Amino acid sequence: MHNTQNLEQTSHILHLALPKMATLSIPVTPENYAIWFDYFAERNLNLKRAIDGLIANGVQFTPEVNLGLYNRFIEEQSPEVIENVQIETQILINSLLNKIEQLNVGTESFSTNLNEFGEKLQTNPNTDELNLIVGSIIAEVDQVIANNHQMSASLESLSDEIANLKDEMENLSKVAMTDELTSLKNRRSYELFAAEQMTKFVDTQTVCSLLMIDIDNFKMFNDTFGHLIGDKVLAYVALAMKHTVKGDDLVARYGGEEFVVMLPNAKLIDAVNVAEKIRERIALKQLSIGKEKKQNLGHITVSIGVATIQTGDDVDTLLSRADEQLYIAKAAGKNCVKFG
Ligand SMILES: Nc1nc2c(ncn2[C@@H]2O[C@H](COP(=O)(O)OP(=O)(O)OP(=O)(O)O)[C@@H](O)[C@H]2O)c(=O)[nH]1
Repeated sequence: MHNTQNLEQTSHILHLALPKMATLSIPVTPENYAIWFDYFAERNLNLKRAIDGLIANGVQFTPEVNLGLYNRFIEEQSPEVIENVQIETQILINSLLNKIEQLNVGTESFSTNLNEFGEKLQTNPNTDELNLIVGSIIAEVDQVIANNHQMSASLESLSDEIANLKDEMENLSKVAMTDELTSLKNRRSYELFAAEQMTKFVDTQTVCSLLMIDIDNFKMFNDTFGHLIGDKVLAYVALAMKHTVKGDDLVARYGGEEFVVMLPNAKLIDAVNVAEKIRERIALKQLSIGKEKKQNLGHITVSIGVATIQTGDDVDTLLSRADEQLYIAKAAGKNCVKFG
């Protein structure tokens, strides 16, 4: 259970971490957020010492420095740390909503008091008593007006706070599901989506198919043109895949130069057709770089393995069948689609 102290602490940390990250120009990725959450939570003293040392020495928090901190101090705890932050933030929002409800409760005592005055009026009060009742009603009304001013100011600041927290949370969960380099969904997002499709298949026999896609000879490409151009090729392939599939389909970067495309409602034959379209589209274009596009990168090709869901499958078995087909495609000379 989370107690009030926990809520206040989380809110406090949240309001310390985000501005600090902004000041240091650190992007709010889940990994970076986990580092700075832990820093302000002071539950990892080694991490705190390391960061204080970096700040004292004027070291910039470059992506490499951030990654180093993450690998050294956080990795083992993630993604649980990130999930905890999200859960605790959600609890914080709920507690703020409760406060709003409590503010509304104030008006109840006003109506109770009015009812009491009404009852007194039925008892034929004399002038003095009448004066007292009218005086009391005026005082009550004044009090309600004062409370209302206070309440609307509190409500305004609370709703601002909730809106900010909501934005931060949405941003955090979006970032947690996105691959930074290609802007595709990331592996975690794919795994959640695939698990949903498995459940759908068990419940309603709705089929789905999976494409496992790997860029051919990417190492040679990287070695020849450098990693930065390699990154651009990843982005090009990502875009080509995205533009070939439909709205319900999920395209994700599985890792390195490997991608997955999950096609809900697609039988094997439909999935093979989509795979062929993707393969052709990527291979079609001759890529070039440089100011006048003088440096020719040639054609990029991909190999694709396709598998469709079967009874008894889980996320891993479906993936490993698609992976087997991908391996067969590579062995068959690359730039082709294999399925089974
Ligand atoms: N530029 C860039 N390269 C990456 C990234 N992730 C992985 N790589 C590179 O991708 C290459 C993958 O090489 P291999 O696994 O040997 O595969 P390959 O050269 O494509 O060979 P085949 O799959 O057999 O066609 C390695 O050189 C990795 O360094 C990335 O994010 N950016």
